[in-house]
Amino acid sequence: MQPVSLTRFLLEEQRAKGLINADLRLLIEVVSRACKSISIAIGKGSLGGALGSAGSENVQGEVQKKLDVLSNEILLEANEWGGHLAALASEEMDDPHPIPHRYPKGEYLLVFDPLDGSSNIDVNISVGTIFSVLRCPDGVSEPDAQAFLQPGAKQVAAGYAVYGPNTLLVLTLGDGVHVFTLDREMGSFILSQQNLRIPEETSEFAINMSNQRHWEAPVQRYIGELVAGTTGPRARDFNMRWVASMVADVHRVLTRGGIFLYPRDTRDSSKPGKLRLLYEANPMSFIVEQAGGAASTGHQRILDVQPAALHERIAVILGSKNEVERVSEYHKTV
Ligand SMILES: O=P(O)(O)OC[C@H]1O[C@](O)(COP(=O)(O)O)[C@@H](O)[C@@H]1O
Ligand SMILES: [Mg+2]
Ligand SMILES: [Mg+2]
Repeated sequence: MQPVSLTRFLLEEQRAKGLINADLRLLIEVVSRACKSISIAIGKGSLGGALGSAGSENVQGEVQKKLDVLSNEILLEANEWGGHLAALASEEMDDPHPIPHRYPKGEYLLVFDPLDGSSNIDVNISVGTIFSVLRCPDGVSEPDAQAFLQPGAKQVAAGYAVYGPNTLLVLTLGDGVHVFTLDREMGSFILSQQNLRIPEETSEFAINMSNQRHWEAPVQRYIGELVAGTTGPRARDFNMRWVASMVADVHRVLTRGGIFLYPRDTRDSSKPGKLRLLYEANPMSFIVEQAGGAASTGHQRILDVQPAALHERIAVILGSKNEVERVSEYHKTV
């Protein structure tokens, strides 16, 4: 069978299924090309001179790596001139970036985490890019942060790239989850898995155990039961993995089942979780739901949360449905 490139896949989604319009197709193409460039920059490692700290901080007070800044610039430049956007926003920029005037005005808003898991970059562990596409609200000609404050259920597309042993692009247009592998020789993303489904049964969990003393009671109970293994109420052993790159951890969960938690904890009441709602939690939750899983804060479906700020943080519990439902139940009872 002929390999199906991302370009051909998107054309079919547009022409045969009528699922997307030409603008959204081109927008996804532009983002995928930017991910290819980021993959090349990462692949060069120290030879490209892009490892290490950039010596600056982002709006959230996090030290930026050179590759955080470079990945942001790559996405910005690609979309500024090639995209079909009204504005874009990023983890690495305080405010949204309007797209220079063109007529007609772009229909979409793009929000991204240009380099996810960047603490792993200097130790050669998988990192990624996460993105989410929203519609620009009607009547808004110059979108500011307010235009981006839409619940995740309104996303029209979301995806992530994992820069690991392979570079993968995982995409949803609201009609299942599809995986594309970068053919490095050809320079194109090739469809490698259609309609990815999260396995329902799981014996793996992902959480940063070093935060255990800060967790709230429902998460203490849930993880405690998993760790108790055959001697506990679950009566079987569970395994734990934590890459500390959300893309890599969530990709593993999507592929072989499991649950990923970055829960709210008791350290700092101004930070209800570590991960960002608009460009980490929402796109990943959309993908996970489209693959048959679930995503919750513990109290609420993530995709129903009304954002209050562009860089808002939130608790994230996502993965195999039964496990996420169990943790949510514990939030009602503990
Ligand atoms: O170091 P910790 O606390 O385990 O946090 C790991 C989490 O932080 C993140 O690295 C945050 O993402 P950024 O690198 O984009 O800031 C996630 O990818 C990951 O799940
Ligand atoms: Mg991130
Ligand atoms: Mg990042």
